[in-house]
Amino acid sequence: MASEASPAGGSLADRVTQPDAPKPAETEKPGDGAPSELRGSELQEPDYSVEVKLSDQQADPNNPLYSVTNFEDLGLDERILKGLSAMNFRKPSKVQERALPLLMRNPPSNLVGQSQSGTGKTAAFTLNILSRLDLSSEQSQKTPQALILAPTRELARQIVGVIQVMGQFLDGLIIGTAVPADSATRPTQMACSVVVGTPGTVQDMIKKRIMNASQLKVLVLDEADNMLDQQGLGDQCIRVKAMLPRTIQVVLFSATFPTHVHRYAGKFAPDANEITLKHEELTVEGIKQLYMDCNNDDEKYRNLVQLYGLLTVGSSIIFVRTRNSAVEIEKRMVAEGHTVASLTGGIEGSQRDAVIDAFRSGDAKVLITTNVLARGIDVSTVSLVVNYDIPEAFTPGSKSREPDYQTYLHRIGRTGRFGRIGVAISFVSNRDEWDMLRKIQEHFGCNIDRVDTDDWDEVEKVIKKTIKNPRSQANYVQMS
Ligand SMILES: Nc1ncnc2c1ncn2[C@@H]1O[C@H](COP(=O)(O)OP(=O)(O)OP(=O)(O)O)[C@@H](O)[C@H]1O
Repeated sequence: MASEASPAGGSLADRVTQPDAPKPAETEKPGDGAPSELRGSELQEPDYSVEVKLSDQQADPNNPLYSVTNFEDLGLDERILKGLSAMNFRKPSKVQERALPLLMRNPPSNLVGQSQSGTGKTAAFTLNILSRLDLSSEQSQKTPQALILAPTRELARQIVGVIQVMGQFLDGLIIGTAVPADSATRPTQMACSVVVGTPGTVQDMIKKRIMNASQLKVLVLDEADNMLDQQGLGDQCIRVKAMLPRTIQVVLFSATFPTHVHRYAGKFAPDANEITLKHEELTVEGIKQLYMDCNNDDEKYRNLVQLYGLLTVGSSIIFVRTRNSAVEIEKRMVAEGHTVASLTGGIEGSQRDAVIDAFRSGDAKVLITTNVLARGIDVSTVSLVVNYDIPEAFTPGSKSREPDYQTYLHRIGRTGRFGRIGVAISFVSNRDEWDMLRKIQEHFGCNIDRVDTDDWDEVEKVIKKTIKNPRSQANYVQMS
């Protein structure tokens, strides 16, 4: 009964101190988590929800999508404004409004920009690039003037897609993609105005003179903290930068900049202007964070299968720790008659492209993946994210298991894009995982509420209350 089992009522902090204790009795009432003045037996929980339109969110100064200006006020070229209007972008978000004047100013200055997931960082750096391009001659159109580096091929391809649409009215704009390819499809010359790629491939192309770096004016690192922090990627980024003109404008964007990377970012982008957030400001209001108790690994799998009907309400992403478990879970679910796909770094590039394209189009609605897709991927129909395994930071020599705070935030940020609503569910199957989730909750100062798997009707109700079919209606932040 709804009044007896109110999974949304209790947050992780209430229980995490007793991870091995039996599951709490189902006695909580709706509103147990509410401020004391609002608790009371007479008080009825409203049985309806109010959806906040995007325009209202953009008019609320506390919302990351808020802005006072219009794109017209930002000094953008008419053809770029036409591109924005074709994309249905009516008003800038906060990060766009703050970053664009800093980025477009002359002489150009560097920028370290931070903003919550799904708040439009891609448009912020793309608009600056499009504004700075000289497309007046065939030669300039075919010589790279801006370079964007992203950690994965999926993200690089996605950014190419955004630039294509935003720049569709700029005659002579040519965009090149520099991601790993077999020799038959590898370009022999990057004859384009903008290059988007992964660091290793770009480094290789510049070294082999497939790409001319001499005329580059802007370098962007998307997911910059991840790029600079990861050993391989970080080295490649440094090597690429060393081959670029010294006067290049360096732009770093991410939703997260942990302190140690932030310090380093200052060296990579010297004298940069900065737009930063505190970690308590990082979670997105529209993402309802939940967790499920699972007694063991097998129960995790059974819970996932139980969830399947809900996973297909919109599109869903299930994050697991290893490539092997992604493949295992996919095989097991397919054998049981479910339609799921998987994408990991272990599969070949063209197959990865086919899987992500099917997911974007909605042909594949449930995607099992690793951290490879944790960052940047923007599919607005994703209404549910499952942390099948809690993301972990691997600290060599450390005995205790530590959460990977940044990855948690990026993973759950695959839903709730630009004011939409979504649900993120983390599976917890042992004490270590309880501890990690509690730390995540404390770190971000957010609530992660328990859903009770003893009552699947209730689980369904809780989740459906938040998500509706995003394909059939605009689904913006919901307040109940
Ligand atoms: N001004 C705008 N008006 C309407 N929609 C917008 C606007 N700016 C961006 N969007 C949309 O918001 C979504 C999220 O944008 P984007 O992918 O750039 O987010 P992000 O900040 O880079 O997120 P992440 O940190 O997860 O990479 C995209 O679908 C984009 O088209």
